[in-house]
Amino acid sequence: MATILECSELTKKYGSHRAVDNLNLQIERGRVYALLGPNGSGKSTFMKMAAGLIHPSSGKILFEGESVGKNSKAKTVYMPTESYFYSYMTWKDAGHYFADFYEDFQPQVYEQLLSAFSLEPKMKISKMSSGMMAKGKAALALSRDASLIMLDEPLNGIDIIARDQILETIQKYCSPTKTFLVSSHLVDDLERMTDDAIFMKNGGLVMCGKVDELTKHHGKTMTELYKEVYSDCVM
Ligand SMILES: Nc1ncnc2c1ncn2[C@@H]1O[C@H](COP(=O)(O)OP(=O)(O)OP(=O)(O)O)[C@@H](O)[C@H]1O
Repeated sequence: MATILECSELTKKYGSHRAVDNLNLQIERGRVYALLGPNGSGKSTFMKMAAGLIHPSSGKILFEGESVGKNSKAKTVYMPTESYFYSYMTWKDAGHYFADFYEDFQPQVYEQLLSAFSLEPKMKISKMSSGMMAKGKAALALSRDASLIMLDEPLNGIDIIARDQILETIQKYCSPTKTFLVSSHLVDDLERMTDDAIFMKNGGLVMCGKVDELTKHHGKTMTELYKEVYSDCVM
């Protein structure tokens, strides 16, 4: 198994606060990872460093053995929790925007995903409900033929049917050359479709491993493990 992302003693400080604190982690190619942790545990900060959007304060983060930078950015998707569209944009405009920016953007896949998620290309994004917005953002992210696809809270605020559609789409696009890193608080949903789980707390790593091995070893479901690991956290 080849390592796609590796970090050692990775730290990101905001002032004196350590958002990511001495993180040592290896992410293998071709697997689907659940990135778990309560609010403020450092999940987004970690993904933003992997995407090259912010720089570590100390430590290393390597993509395919090289420092995160121009090369890795071209092969990495980071879908943020925030909206990043201009107010005039329709879903069609957003597709053109992505096509201009990313060589690996696949317009046909985007069209198929919009249709599967019941979104019309001519719909104005600023008028979308939060669930429609989540589906459109996922359609854009999943239309890139990238090696590392990081989805930050893709399941938040959407109904069960849309949730299943997004999870099924991730499963459909899984391949030995693609790695998914999906952050969520919805452990139940992720347990069904992820190979590995990373538990973060206070910017550090609490536990990580293959989902089937962790559940077998501890004799607990992922939800039970989650509750145990974060029993002292306010959620
Ligand atoms: N730009 C910033 N400036 C200052 N502090 C920040 C900044 N971004 C994140 N933090 C702090 O870093 C810590 C980790 O935040 P982060 O967003 O990475 O957590 P998270 O696990 O993604 O949380 P959530 O599940 O709520 O999205 C938090 O304490 C947060 O307040």
